Amino acid sequence: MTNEENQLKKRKVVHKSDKTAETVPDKNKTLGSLPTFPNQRLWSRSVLIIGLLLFIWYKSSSKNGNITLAKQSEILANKGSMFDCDADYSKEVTSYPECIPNVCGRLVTDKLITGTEADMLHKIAQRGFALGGSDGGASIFDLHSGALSFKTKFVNVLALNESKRILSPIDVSTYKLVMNKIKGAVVHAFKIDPHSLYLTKPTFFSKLTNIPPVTEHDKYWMPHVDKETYGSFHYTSLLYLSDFGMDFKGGRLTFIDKQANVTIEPRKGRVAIFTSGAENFHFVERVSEGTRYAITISFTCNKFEKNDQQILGFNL
Ligand SMILES: O=C(O)CCC(=O)C(=O)O
Ligand SMILES: [Fe+2]
Repeated sequence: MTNEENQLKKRKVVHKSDKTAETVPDKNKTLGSLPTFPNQRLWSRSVLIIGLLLFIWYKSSSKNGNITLAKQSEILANKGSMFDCDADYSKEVTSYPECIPNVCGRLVTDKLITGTEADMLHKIAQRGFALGGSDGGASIFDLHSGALSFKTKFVNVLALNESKRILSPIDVSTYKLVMNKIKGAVVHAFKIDPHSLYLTKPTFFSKLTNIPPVTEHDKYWMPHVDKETYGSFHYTSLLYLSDFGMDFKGGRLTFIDKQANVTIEPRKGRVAIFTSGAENFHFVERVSEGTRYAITISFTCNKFEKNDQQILGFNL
């Protein structure tokens, strides 16, 4: 090997070891230069975009998602949530200081009404609906006013002779007991004075099926705020008289919240209680099979909106 060739070889070796020093991190240093890999920029951008897409998907799916507050198969003592009242609702209830909820909300209990009480009310409803019923999928029967859906209209059940067979004295006491128990639960849940709360109208049985609507009254699945729909309501309660998934399909009560829909599956004897303002915007899912029975029991803080203390001629 000539001198010149030797020099060239040495230079190559020095050059090679320099390059190695550049790419292999020095283990004696705490942080070397970051490792690189082919198409690094493409990969890191892809990871960023996928992450962003996953975040957007998570946000949108949790917004349109459904939370089940009460499953039909569960037996719940007092499950619910409390949140701020809608501003209009808060403003209105300021006229009734003893009746202002400490906070708005909704809750479900399966421990308040017994199976026997629910069965008795269910039978009252069936005897009433047997005398009429809507041509569409939603019928109502109000024991206080006597209003009963009849084809495309309403009749007063008291005008029918058979109305005498709807209630027995024991039915009347059961109805009164159930109303008082539910009123007590409202008072307790929202920490209000019982003397400032009154049963209001309409308080009515409902019978829902999948028969297509004939009049506007049959469209029970329309989202609504009870305070706006019924005027006098400050607190709404529902007592379910039949079972979701067994007696009927569909028909879940759904609250439309900002983050997700919150659903209650009806269960015989289950009571749902909620403040009637826009904080509890809700609808009933369309029934797809079977017949759903419930009673809407409503309370007001306004003593001038009290319901009648009589049901089909019996004193409560
Ligand atoms: O039956 C239900 O679950 C709810 C009924 C309802 O929204 C109402 O009566 O205003
Ligand atoms: Fe409602």
